Amino acid sequence: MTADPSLRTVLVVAVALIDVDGRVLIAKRPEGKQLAGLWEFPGGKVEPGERPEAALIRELREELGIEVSASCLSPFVFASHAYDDFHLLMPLYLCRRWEGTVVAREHSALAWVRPEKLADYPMPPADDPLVAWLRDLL
Ligand SMILES: Nc1nc2c([nH]c(=O)n2[C@@H]2O[C@H](COP(=O)(O)OP(=O)(O)OP(=O)(O)O)[C@@H](O)[C@H]2O)c(=O)[nH]1
Ligand SMILES: [Mg+2]
Repeated sequence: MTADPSLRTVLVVAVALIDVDGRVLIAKRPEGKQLAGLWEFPGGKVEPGERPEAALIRELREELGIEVSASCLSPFVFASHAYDDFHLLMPLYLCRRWEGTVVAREHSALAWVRPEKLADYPMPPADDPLVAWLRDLL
């Protein structure tokens, strides 16, 4: 029996960084990438053999230039979403402490947004339930 490659599950870790005013950081995906122009939570794919928290710490360094420690990452909710070509499994962590100032190293823009305003920003379909949880629980 051969597995259907379209059913592959991709593990992506993402974070809602929350500032002292309770706003959440979202980042705009650059042109040339899948889902370009949509806003997303910073993060990325977990590499083979990599721990999820280590992957997120690496992605935050690469994408935003900040340092986060694993103890500051709180598991929150996750997305499980069927895209046409893969299944996305994406835990979303909360983080209120980091070192450094965020800079858009790989995104075209950054925005600090109140949870109730997140719905005004176009995001990938997988993110809709996450936005609802942030709005209701933060
Ligand atoms: N980081 C992130 N990825 C998301 C979100 N929602 C969502 O559907 N995804 C999907 O998760 C997948 C992996 O995300 P990514 O493009 O950030 O991966 P990455 O940082 O490792 O980038 P790369 O593969 O170009 O090196 C993409 O297909 C992306 O569309 C989200 O809120 N944040
Ligand atoms: Mg990424």
